[in-house]
Amino acid sequence: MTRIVIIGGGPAGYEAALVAAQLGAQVTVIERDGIGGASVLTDCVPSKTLIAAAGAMTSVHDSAVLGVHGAEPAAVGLDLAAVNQRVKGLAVAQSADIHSRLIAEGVRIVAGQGRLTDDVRGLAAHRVQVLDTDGGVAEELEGDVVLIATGADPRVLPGAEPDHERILDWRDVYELVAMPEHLVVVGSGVTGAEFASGYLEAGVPVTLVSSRDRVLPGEDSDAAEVLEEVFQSRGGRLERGRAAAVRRSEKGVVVELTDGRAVEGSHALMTVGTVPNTGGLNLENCGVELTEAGHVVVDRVSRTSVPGVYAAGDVTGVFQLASVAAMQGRIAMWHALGEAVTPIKLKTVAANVFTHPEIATVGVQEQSLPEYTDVDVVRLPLATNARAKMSDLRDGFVKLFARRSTGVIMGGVVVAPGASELILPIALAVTKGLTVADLAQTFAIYPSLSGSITEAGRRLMGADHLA
Ligand SMILES: Cc1cc2nc3c(=O)[nH]c(=O)nc-3n(C[C@H](O)[C@H](O)[C@H](O)COP(=O)(O)OP(=O)(O)OC[C@H]3O[C@@H](n4cnc5c(N)ncnc54)[C@H](O)[C@@H]3O)c2cc1C
Ligand SMILES: NC(=O)c1ccc[n+]([C@@H]2O[C@H](COP(=O)([O-])OP(=O)(O)OC[C@H]3O[C@@H](n4cnc5c(N)ncnc54)[C@H](O)[C@@H]3O)[C@@H](O)[C@H]2O)c1
Repeated sequence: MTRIVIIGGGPAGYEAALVAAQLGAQVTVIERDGIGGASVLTDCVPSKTLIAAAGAMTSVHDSAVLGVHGAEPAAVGLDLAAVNQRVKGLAVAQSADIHSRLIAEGVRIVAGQGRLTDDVRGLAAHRVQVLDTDGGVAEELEGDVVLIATGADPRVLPGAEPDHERILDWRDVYELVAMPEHLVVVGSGVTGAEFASGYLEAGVPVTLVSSRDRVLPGEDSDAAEVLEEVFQSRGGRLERGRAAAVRRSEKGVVVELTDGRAVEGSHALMTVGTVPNTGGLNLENCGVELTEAGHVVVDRVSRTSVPGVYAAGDVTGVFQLASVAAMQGRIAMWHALGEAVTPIKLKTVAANVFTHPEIATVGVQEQSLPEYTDVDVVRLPLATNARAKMSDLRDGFVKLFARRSTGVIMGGVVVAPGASELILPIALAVTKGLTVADLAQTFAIYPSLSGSITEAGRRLMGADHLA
């Protein structure tokens, strides 16, 4: 029986464990905090639960225009302590569900800190130590295959170290029992944009410090523009600048910018990126190649530079999404256990930014358009969609990229409330190589927001350059 040792029990680790157990391997997962990983316990699941509560506030506020009375902002509020209690309870419950599923599938779970301890390179089996909380060796394991799935932690900006009371990272916010009087979010990547949007929806005055020309530098620029407009129209403040340091003041915090300006608030939330959890794993001594930033170098079937050692998820820095982590983990096990496997296809990954409105993307995006010579683009504003009008949705659009010569759909963007659900037909089209005609000839419900997606397909049919 093949012995698999997995270090880290997040989506990369637990999904790999499920596949390996299904294929009859003997599987051990070493996890230091809790099964489900940061994804379930502190990052993805908690933030989306908080955002769901904040989004409900927006729905209530925005209902006035539909004729609903009694929804004035002053009359509606969030009980943050109750929301955070719910967030933490839900995360723990989700972790317990995954834990039970692993046990039911015959996976052994060991609590502790794992580290690779191969003292000779090139052996067929690898050695892994489990350290207890005091750093003592609690157990030594041998695995024919080892999967490194240790995730990533918040990056700490020197001079802005979280004190976990007023200067926070995103894992601290669920301990807040009262709404911040004024939250300064530092960093406008996906994490910063989501928290800034979420707390603003929850009724907190928010300033977002963005070191780039626009928020969400990695996303579609039209989408980022819509987000900035909506954020500011709802009272959010955007401050262009780079944080040099954050310090406590009498009233709260001061964020000092590199150009000498300062932004004051009651709390600062640091969202300046992540660092991979490779420290203490002894990887380099065992011959596992790391990038300069500390990520484990992997190929498209999750192999590292050491035969029999695989890596998956945020620790690889490939595409920091729970869905990608899980797929990398499964692929590693299929490959290691001799199943037919398709290398990961990053161009088919769908991603969503859970702001208001949401931004969902898949496939080729505007940044990579210069690489292609024959791409047609259509952008349909939601404002003209009948269903959007009924709900008074004015901000957002559907964008489609298709190959001019063949009509094959290469990518898309949806900016709308619920974009995370709406992107699926475009993701399916990109994955399966469907054409704009396929999309155009699909019946969409009338009236529906998805009608704008099939309409975008029809618009691009008109651009048939072979006709
Ligand atoms: C605020 C936030 C929101 C996010 N929202 C989304 C979202 O909505 N959708 C999405 O797809 N992605 C989201 N992500 C990204 C997503 O959380 C990550 O891509 C995902 O968690 C990666 O999974 P992983 O298994 O690689 O790592 P993790 O989930 O980080 O799990 C790794 C686990 O390994 C453990 N570990 C580390 N070192 C050791 C060791 N030496 N021994 C034993 N255990 C160890 C850690 O304790 C952790 O439990 C979000 C990220 C952040 C920061
Ligand atoms: N919905 C989701 O799927 C979701 C949600 C959150 C995070 N994630 C993923 O997690 C990963 C990490 O995202 P992230 O947003 O935490 O990190 P990031 O690295 O993507 O963004 C950090 C931002 O902080 C800025 N920054 C750095 N130093 C700064 C300073 N001194 N002052 C001001 N700004 C500064 C950077 O320019 C950057 O824009 C990403 O891959 C992201 O896609 C996904």
